[in-house]
Amino acid sequence: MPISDADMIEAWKKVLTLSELKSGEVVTVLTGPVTHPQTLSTAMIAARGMGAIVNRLDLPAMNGEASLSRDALAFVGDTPLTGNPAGMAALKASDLVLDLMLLLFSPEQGEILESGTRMLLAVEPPEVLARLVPTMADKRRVKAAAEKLKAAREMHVTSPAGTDLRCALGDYPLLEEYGFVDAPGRWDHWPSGFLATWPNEGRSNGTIVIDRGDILLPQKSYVQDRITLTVRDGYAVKVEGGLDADLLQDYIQSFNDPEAYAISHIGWGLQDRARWSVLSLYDREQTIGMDARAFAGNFLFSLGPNTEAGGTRNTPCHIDIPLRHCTVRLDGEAVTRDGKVLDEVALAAE
Ligand SMILES: O=c1ccc(O)c[nH]1
Repeated sequence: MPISDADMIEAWKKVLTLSELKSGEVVTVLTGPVTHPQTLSTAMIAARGMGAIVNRLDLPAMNGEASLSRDALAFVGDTPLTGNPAGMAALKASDLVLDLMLLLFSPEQGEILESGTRMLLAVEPPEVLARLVPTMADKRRVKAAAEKLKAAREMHVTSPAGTDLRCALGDYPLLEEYGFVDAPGRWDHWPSGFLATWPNEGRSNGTIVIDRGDILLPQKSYVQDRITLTVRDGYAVKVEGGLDADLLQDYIQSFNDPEAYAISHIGWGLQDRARWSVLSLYDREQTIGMDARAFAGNFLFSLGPNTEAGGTRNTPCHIDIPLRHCTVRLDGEAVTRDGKVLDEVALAAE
């Protein structure tokens, strides 16, 4: 259902307030050809209404001729900011960038954040943004889980379908996504509510079973028949199953890049207001599937790059795969069991 401009302006004001936007700060709204007009107009009204100096930087599309998918997350790496000093100067000179085009996983994004600019990604449809406006309770839950993940040296994931994966941890930072950017140099994604990190290079081993009903992104499909990945020394060395496995294999093979089979970020969903079933209610082109990435209790793993974590594995192929019914253990302590989050963080709504 659509959302009114008035309600969307209120949603932006909540998120910008949580992002500690102050009067007089410089906000640059980054847009591209698929930026949603209502998201853009209400963002600029809300930021202006809070006393910010508001710019807009509109950039052309890229990679259309290279990517098999139109989903902006499917093909990552070079962006319209690559080799664009004028665009980079504007964004590095801003206090806050509202990314309505999707820069995720680009070296340029890291460079902008290092300048102290904070950046909030927001490309889901307006009604999804409004339904999943973040709260301080979301931040508390992610931060509490992050304390455990920070200290962990091994993640062990199992499931009744047969997943049994062990990943060594500690070499890479955490990806804490709670939906607002309340510190200089912070990046986040509205909507979100999940926690992840990257396994130490070459130190993921075991089996991942993508079971019936688990989700492939950017395919935006619920798997019908099981796909079994054999993981050895950080790479999916075997992809077995039926039609879904063949479709996944055909897509990954199109990149002709062994790095596309590498295990990328691994973590779990912490957003109770996101739902596993939402993806079934949207056309592929309408959403990048953040409900699927964030629904509480999922085990979310991904294949492909780790450059945004400071790694050297740079491949344009990026696939996110949230699984249901998994048990995630950190150094033996379960943080989810059979697809349910185990935490004592009070979830009292704000
Ligand atoms: O917010 C996101 C979206 C995709 C992804 O792979 C990580 N974080």
